Amino acid sequence: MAGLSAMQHPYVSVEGVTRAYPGHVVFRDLWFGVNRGEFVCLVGHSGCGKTTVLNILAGLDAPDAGGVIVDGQEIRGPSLDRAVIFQGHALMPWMTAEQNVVFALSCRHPRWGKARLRDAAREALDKVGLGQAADRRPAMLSGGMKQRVGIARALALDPKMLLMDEPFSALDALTRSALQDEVARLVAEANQTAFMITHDVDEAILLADRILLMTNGPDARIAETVVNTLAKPRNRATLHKLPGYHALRDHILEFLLTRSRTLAGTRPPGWDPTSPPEVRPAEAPLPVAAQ
Ligand SMILES: Nc1ncnc2c1ncn2[C@@H]1O[C@H](COP(=O)(O)OP(=O)(O)OP(=O)(O)O)[C@@H](O)[C@H]1O
Repeated sequence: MAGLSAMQHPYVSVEGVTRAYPGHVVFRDLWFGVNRGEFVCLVGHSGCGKTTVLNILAGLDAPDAGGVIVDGQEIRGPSLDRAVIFQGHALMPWMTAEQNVVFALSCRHPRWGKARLRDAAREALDKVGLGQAADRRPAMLSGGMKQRVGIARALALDPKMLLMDEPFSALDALTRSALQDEVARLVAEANQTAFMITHDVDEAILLADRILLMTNGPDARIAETVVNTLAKPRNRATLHKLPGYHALRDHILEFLLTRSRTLAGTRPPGWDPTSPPEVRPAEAPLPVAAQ
């Protein structure tokens, strides 16, 4: 793979990844890293290839060029090291919440006995506030509760990387913001490395350490990495009061409204795909006297 040795390897390293279908290059030559314990969001318009990127990270799809290295190993297919939380909850309907988590855990830890699996599943469900509902099947749970089971199941696996494809988009606004706060807390507690796709700018600002901005497709690219310097911990109710929040939000919205389109299919002179520009819109400009 070209450029591999030249790049300093972060925990997750996406290196020169291209995906094309006949007559249609979805994206070309994507390079980005995710450090251990870092939360990275990918933002872009519908069709630019976000789910395809996530599927490649999950090992559910393969790039046409380039590759992905996780913890020093190139990924070759799906693995429980990379747990995915989908938009729909993807629970097995005939199993209770607890059995759903136990099933995933038993794949991860085939030598564990029943009691140990059950205890670990209960602990995971307790963490997402579902201890009382462990014996209910998905049909007896609300949408938010089902998504909580999916979160518990993914985190119980203690994956190297947590992958989330718009995990809250099917939920009502109140449930969504409660779950966003919860995921922020759980991911921080576990120092979990996470990668998430979202259309919701505030969700990205709440959760991400860095936000990758993708141009419109076809032939999409990562135009910019936005470093989220807002203080942590953050929560949805007070996010908009943090200094720098408005500058950060405006920057991302401006990209989505204008530059994602005007930059589509272009490669500016001197463009280096291995290191898209990094910006910190939330950092206050230095006072003139201090510059
Ligand atoms: N199996 C396939 N065959 C041909 N084209 C495909 C296939 N899967 C995806 N595509 C195309 O790849 C492009 C990227 O799709 P993808 O689902 O990754 O986009 P996205 O950014 O996640 O969109 P959304 O935000 O709407 O979910 C789209 O133009 C889509 O039509």
